[in-house]
Amino acid sequence: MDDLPPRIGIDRPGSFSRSVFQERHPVLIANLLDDFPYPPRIRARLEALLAESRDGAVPTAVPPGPNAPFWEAQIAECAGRPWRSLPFLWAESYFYRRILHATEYFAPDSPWYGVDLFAPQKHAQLDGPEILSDLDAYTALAEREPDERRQALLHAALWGNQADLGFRTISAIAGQADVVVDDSAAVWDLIDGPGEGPVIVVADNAGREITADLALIDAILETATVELHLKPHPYFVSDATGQDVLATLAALAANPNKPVQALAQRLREAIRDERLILRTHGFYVLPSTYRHLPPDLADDFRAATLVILKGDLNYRRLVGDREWDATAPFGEVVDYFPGDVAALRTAKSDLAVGIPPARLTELETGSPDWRISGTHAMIQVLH
Ligand SMILES: O=P(O)(O)OC[C@@]1(O)O[C@H](CO)[C@@H](O)[C@@H]1O
Repeated sequence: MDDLPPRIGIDRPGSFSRSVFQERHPVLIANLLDDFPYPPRIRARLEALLAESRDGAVPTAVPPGPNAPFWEAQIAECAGRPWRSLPFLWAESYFYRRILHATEYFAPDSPWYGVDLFAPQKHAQLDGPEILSDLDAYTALAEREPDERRQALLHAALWGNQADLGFRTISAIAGQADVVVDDSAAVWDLIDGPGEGPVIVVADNAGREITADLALIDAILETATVELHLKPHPYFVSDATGQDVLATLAALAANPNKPVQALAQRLREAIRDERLILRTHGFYVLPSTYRHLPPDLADDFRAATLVILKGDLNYRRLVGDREWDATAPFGEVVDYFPGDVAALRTAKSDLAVGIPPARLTELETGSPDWRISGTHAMIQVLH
């Protein structure tokens, strides 16, 4: 597909994307100021960043850190532009890069160097009652037939995507309404098919989501090897890093349920034997879409049995954060992808494709906020 619709921006009053900057980010910054005893210089930078991102322009300084050439080129293009004229995806990714700069995450001489600024929020979820009840439900799954069990694990990983702490800064999610498109059968056909490469799971959030993802991965490991792709540093509040996976494995091992302890044990062994490989890539923290994959990642995706992309942000990067007609066929929109790909996401932004027209009419009339409420989910597959 060559003719792409316009990019989603953050300039339209009343739009969801604008509300992220005007309503969600002030809460996000307030949470950070609450969670950490930051000294005045860091507090001042965070407050200035918030004001700049709401009403100001992009400065010429390139925020330090990895992917430097990418950001140098991008800033050369965008410096001086008002934030409100930027594409949504770019502006958010840049905002998180600037937060890391403001909190000295990349400054080797600072005592704040490498401190995960979102760790208190992630740990609160990992230690919370919801994961314990998820793991009780996992334990009960042992009684089910194998096919029913793994389908339940796929859906748990899908709905696990509701557990996005960026989203939860100002919205509580009211239940699980509907899986709007459910290509689960195609997911299992590909996993069980003749493909010899690994199944690549591109993770999204820590906490409840990565817990459910790890349970799904354990089921996939029965027939395939798996690569779990993680963020190289904190991003979009709760995105999972290697540290988060280790913390999750420790929480699983400490759970009172024996099947959960056994799950932790199997996963640890799989990591040791490299049947489960943990990986990361600088691309995962950039505003570029999957249309512009770096060649090494494109090669890995091409060789994979299936690439499972988790979450809303990965969906935005896969489809392109643009004003798509929601009935545009998923397969046509993402036909550029180098391999077989499945997107598992709860809808938390304006974007959607691949919705049958009659279903779309029903959704727009019956649940007008279905695109952003997190109550509607989709499993869409290109193969
Ligand atoms: O990728 P995730 O965790 O499912 O969602 C990320 C997200 O919360 O971030 C954006 C707003 O900050 C939204 O587009 C989206 O809902």
